[in-house]
Amino acid sequence: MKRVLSVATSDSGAGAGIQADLKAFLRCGVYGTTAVVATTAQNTVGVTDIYPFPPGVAVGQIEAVAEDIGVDAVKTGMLFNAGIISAVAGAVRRLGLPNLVVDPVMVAESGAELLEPAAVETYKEELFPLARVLTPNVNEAFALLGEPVDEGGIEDCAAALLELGPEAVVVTGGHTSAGADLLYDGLRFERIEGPVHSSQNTHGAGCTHSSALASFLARGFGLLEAARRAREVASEAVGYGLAEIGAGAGPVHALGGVLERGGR
Ligand SMILES: Nc1ncnc2c1ncn2[C@@H]1O[C@H](COP(=O)(O)OP(=O)(O)OP(=O)(O)O)[C@@H](O)[C@H]1O
Ligand SMILES: Cc1ncc(COP(=O)(O)O)c(N)n1
Repeated sequence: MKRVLSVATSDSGAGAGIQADLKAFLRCGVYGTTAVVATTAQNTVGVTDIYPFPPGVAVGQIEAVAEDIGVDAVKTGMLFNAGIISAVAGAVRRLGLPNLVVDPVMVAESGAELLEPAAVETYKEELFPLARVLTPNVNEAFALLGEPVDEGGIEDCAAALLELGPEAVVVTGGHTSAGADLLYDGLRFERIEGPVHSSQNTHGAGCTHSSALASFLARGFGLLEAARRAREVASEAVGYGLAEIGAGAGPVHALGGVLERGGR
């Protein structure tokens, strides 16, 4: 059983964040562990409060997991501020944790800001250079570079993000007209296509994708195959998205397809 650590924030509505990550880990056949760096009071409609923990809280959890259980891959999600990002980067470096997938969560599906603006520089200087893969959505990709969103410029944007130090970039395409993800590893661009669902129930799609990607890297798949499988898992979770949960964008359902195929 491979072991994948999520370093991220709790979503009380359990559609995104740590809770979505654990569901994705189960879906992808790995043992999931968690380092909770902050907690949100959140539902499908919005985020009413964010409570960041002191950075040392993240480090203690990462060390506890690494020392006993072990880590085959790490995924980071909402890290909220510069102090937490810096502490997480320090722990990943010091413990030599492999297969780091950085999902630079900035804004919630519901519109709430999930990253303090001053923290963008810390991401670039300290965490991106350690990443095996960086997984922004298109809005995050352009925001990180301080450029206006331009669908025609996604390849250039991925190339510019690679310059910030990750080994590869996957710009997720949930918010684009074609719905394809774009993988760039410095050598070639690969469009990762697949079904596009008209569902509005996408809360947690990005968290599910980055957790699935980390899981498939932990299981030993090459980057392209892992990225293809991650899109399949995220896309299926969107397809089974739960309209009946909450009044806003419903949560994705990572296990929907598995349960249906199992006849339940
Ligand atoms: N409507 C959809 N149909 C199929 N796949 C989708 C759809 N929306 C998102 N995906 C897939 O889900 C993954 C996450 O993509 P997206 O670009 O939406 O990330 P995100 O904006 O960070 O997600 P979110 O903010 O909803 O958590 C990608 O692999 C993307 O292709
Ligand atoms: C704790 C937490 N982490 C991540 C997200 C992003 O997910 P989404 O963009 O689907 O709202 C979120 N809303 N909350």
